[in-house]
Amino acid sequence: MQQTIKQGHNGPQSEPGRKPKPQYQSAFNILGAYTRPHRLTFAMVMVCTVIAIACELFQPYLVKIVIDDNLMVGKNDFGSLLIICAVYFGLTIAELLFSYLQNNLLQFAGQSIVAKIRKQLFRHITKLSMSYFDKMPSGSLITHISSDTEVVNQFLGQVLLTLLRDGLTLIFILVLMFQLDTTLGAYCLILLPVIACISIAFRSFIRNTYQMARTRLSALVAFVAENLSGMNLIQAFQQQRSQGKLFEEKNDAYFKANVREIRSMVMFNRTFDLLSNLTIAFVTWIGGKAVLGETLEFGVLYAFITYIRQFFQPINAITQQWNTLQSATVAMNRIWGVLDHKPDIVDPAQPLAIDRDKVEGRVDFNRITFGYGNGSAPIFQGLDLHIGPGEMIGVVGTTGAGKSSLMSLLCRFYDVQEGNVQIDRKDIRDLPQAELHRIVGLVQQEPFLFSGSIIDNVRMFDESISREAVIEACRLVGADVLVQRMQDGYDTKLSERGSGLSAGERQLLSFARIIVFRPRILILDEATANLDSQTEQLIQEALRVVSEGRTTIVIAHRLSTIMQADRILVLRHGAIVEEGTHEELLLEKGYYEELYRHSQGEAHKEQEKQLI
Ligand SMILES: Nc1ncnc2c1ncn2[C@@H]1O[C@H](COP(=O)(O)OP(=O)(O)OP(=O)(O)O)[C@@H](O)[C@H]1O
Repeated sequence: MQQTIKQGHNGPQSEPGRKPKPQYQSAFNILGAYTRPHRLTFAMVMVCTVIAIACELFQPYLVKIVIDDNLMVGKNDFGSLLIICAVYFGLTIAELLFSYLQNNLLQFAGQSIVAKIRKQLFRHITKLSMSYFDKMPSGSLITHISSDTEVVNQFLGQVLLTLLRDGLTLIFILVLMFQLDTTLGAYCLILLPVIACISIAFRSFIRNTYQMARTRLSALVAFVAENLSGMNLIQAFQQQRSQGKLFEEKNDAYFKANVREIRSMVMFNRTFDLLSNLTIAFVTWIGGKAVLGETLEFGVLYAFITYIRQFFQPINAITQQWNTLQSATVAMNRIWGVLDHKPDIVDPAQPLAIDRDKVEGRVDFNRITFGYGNGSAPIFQGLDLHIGPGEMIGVVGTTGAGKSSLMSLLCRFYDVQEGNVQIDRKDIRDLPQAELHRIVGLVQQEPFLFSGSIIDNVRMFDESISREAVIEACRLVGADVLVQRMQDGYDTKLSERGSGLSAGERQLLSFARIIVFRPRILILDEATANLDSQTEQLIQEALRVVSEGRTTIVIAHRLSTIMQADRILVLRHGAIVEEGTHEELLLEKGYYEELYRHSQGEAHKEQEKQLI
């Protein structure tokens, strides 16, 4: 479905800070594409709505018949009176039934559409390239999946129903009024411009108060989220009181905006009530005179007054749904803005076949040029690096030298602008991404754990990996001791991001994960930075086992992790400035030797501290 809708150049934007404008046409086009498969359901909703409205509006007409044809003419025809009462009752039941059907059908179609949008959105986001996430704050994406889809849900469940039911009710009432009495009908028509003026005046006022309340709520939520994630800092720096004060300010602002919004809504509703009562008084005066002058039947006047009451209710309802209509338009365009974004990194039309079990693990960076493309200078310019199968490479360098970026290129999180990256002499852009990510395994400094059991976290919810394989991997990296201490062992449920574990413990589990997946090329990006020396020794041992027969690239600030590497590269400003074994580099007396001397000094200081 995605391909069927075209977005204009000034299409939806979701950048923060820009006040989104409703673009009705594109929003309705998008929604139209989603509703098309539910055509039949919507047609049935329409039929049910028409029947329900007809049943409702025919009731005052029946009372008019009773008054004019029976009561006023003094007929003692109890039989026809009973029939009319039975029809009235039947209409009430039919109205109930068809309203129920209409509601259920519409809700079902609406919920199915929103569930589909949510699913598509989540799937699409997981396929987007890293460059997209660099630009898009995750908070915005969460809003798209939760709040924006919820607003669309409200639109389909409430707004659409109101527009359909109340819009049709209005038309039917006008027809009935004119059918009953043209003069009184014409008088009521004069009211329409007055109603329109009041609605327009209030609409913009209500919209502003609504927007203000939503903006202040977002600010409040963002503030709470920020405080929750930085709670340790707030407590460490004793910022509870000042943060509490800031929260109070935001809370107070939201409270005021809410009160303002409610006040304007009440004001609007009461104005409408007033107008409705004034109209009834006016019609009673005009109609009453006509009844007394015997130019109008009493039943007609009764029906008229009932219809006037029913006339204001739909106008009120439609005006009240106006805000949701606008929010839904903005939300739909924003959702489409995400769905319309094509990933930068895509699989080739005809990917090269590769047998991952037969991969030797040769890696070549061939004269690559790469920059993040946001106007900044390229990080690598014509960099050449060749790594043999099974080689263990250590990478050191200054902060910002490009170590992690180089590894991101090997994982194809980004594509190079010039040159190419090859695995076993095959350009990684020609390989299917799913295969590439099974060939190249990455362990980062901040390992990520999902909510779920330890078993599932290690095997990444891949049920084809046996429980035994997971336990074996944990034993290999020494994580079994940690797991055994836990209440439910390997079935212990980890909380969000594994927050119940220390950084070192989380790292051990991510090591077990990499062992389970057995990638042919292994990248450790500062993976041992958070470990104490005892755990690091465990990891060193695990690393020795796991790197056997595998190409391993270890980025490290701690030189102890890479001293045994076959080759160490020193990266500076995106270029390899030194290269060799630990001993060779020490003899060179360059940056590496300086780094080594420094680390030795740190180690001595550490030892002295421990002695004191
Ligand atoms: N996603 C990104 N978008 C834009 N620029 C980036 C991005 N990631 C890194 N950079 C920039 O690219 C350069 C290299 O960063 P990189 O993270 O590769 O360095 P590094 O050698 O791994 O540093 P460190 O040792 O501090 O982790 C830096 O100037 C950094 O600011």
